Amino acid sequence: MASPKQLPKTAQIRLVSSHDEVYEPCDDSFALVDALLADRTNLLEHHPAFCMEIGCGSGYVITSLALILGVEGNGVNYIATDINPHAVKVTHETMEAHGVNAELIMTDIASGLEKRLAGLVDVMVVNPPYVPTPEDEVGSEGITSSWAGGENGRSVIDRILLVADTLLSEKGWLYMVTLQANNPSEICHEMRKKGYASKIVVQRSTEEESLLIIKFWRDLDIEINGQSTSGFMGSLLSQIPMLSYLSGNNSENKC
Ligand SMILES: C[S@@+](CC[C@H](N)C(=O)[O-])C[C@H]1O[C@@H](n2cnc3c(N)ncnc32)[C@H](O)[C@@H]1O
Repeated sequence: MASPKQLPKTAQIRLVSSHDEVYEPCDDSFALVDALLADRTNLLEHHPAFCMEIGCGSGYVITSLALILGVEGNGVNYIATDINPHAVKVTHETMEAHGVNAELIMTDIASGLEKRLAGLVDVMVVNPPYVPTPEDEVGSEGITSSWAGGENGRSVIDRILLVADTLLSEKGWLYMVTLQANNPSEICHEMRKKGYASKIVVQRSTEEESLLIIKFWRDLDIEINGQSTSGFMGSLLSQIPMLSYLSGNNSENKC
């Protein structure tokens, strides 16, 4: 595992192949990796066993995550999916070039994996198709499916959030790119109803869009259906500084 003093060389990621129909890393991909770098100390202390990317594109983000966590000998399992078969191939080549082993699957979100991965994913990263478009562009063939997000850009996002709730482990973290147009506060509100706290890790405005990278984690003190989920675990967490951060007591940048 990389020592916290050694900075991972995510800027040196080599994309050894490309394809006209595969999303090239862009401001949103860079903002997501910057969020992972900003949270690097917590990620290293988190010791994830399973990391997953939904919509891996070129593989830039999941390879960066692997470099942040330290590629060699840390026993982390990486899984990435994309609906675009060319993206799966390019991701395979990117990860292989950096010595990262991963299971790469062409599928819609995580279709066919829910049973096997339920409750196992400790870190999930997602840069979804978030651009508001006509609904019939969502999931269309080729590069359009990289950005076409349907009404308010939420069609794929909302489906991913449902799947994330199934796949994330008890200590699971989700980092997701959103746009102001996606109504991120409503997303956080919906996730809160499922028991997740959230915070904005990176906020960035480009000429074209206003991006937010939001981190979600299960908050044992949040009431779901009027019932607190904390009990014994909640009182235990409040006594441990690192875990009480996870329990949502850190109100900085709350979404
Ligand atoms: C904005 S691109 C992000 C690519 C890459 N993660 C990055 O940040 O550079 C969105 C990716 O999600 C994939 N995608 C779109 N809809 C999907 C779905 N329903 N299931 C899985 N992947 C999907 C696209 O093919 C594309 O590769």
